[in-house]
Amino acid sequence: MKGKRNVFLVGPMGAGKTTIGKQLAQILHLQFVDSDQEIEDRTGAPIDWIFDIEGEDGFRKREKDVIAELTQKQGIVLATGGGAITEPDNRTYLAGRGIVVYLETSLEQQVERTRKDKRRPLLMASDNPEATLEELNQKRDGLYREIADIIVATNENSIKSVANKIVAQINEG
Ligand SMILES: Nc1ncnc2c1ncn2[C@@H]1O[C@H](COP(=O)(O)OP(=O)(O)OP(=O)(O)O)[C@@H](O)[C@H]1O
Ligand SMILES: O=C(O)C1=C[C@@H](O)[C@@H](O)[C@H](O)C1
Ligand SMILES: [Mg+2]
Repeated sequence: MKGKRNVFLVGPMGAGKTTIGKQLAQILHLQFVDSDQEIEDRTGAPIDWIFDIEGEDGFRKREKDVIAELTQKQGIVLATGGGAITEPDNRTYLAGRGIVVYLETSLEQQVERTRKDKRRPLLMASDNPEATLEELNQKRDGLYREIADIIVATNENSIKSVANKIVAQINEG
């Protein structure tokens, strides 16, 4: 694994970081960690509550602490939150401490996959989730690419086949 022992999944909401990350960790016999889940566990509150009470800034501070700490682990598959890469320190840690995989997805799939979930207050607050997702993609696509070692499209593929594709690309590298 290129001398690196961690795999970090980045990409937008609904790309499948959490779902594919769990599968990938099983295949690679690594521990699975999800930064959104970790933030909720540490705070003792769901993400929409954190956004309501502390605002997005409060959430990003918590996310920064969690990414700084989790990326110091060895042997993990980490599913990051869709906006984790907006913080420069997070990008530095992710790029420097593991293999970064960017999961790319069409806007249509993102809309479909994010329809029912409370972990995405940025979409819940929007009366046009598609436009919000597109706007975020425009701002963030370059940041995902900036730190990606591997880019994998998830559109047409099952969760298992995306995970297998990632493993193949890691082994090639
Ligand atoms: N390749 C795929 N094929 C079909 N469904 C998928 C695929 N990947 C993910 N999904 C489904 O899409 C939904 C969203 O996926 P997931 O929660 O893993 O996205 P995420 O990238 O972790 O998003 P977030 O950034 O909001 O945490 C889930 O219901 C999941 O089962
Ligand atoms: O794209 C984003 O900014 C977010 C994605 C989710 O994973 C969560 O981290 C949260 O809802 C914010
Ligand atoms: Mg997720």
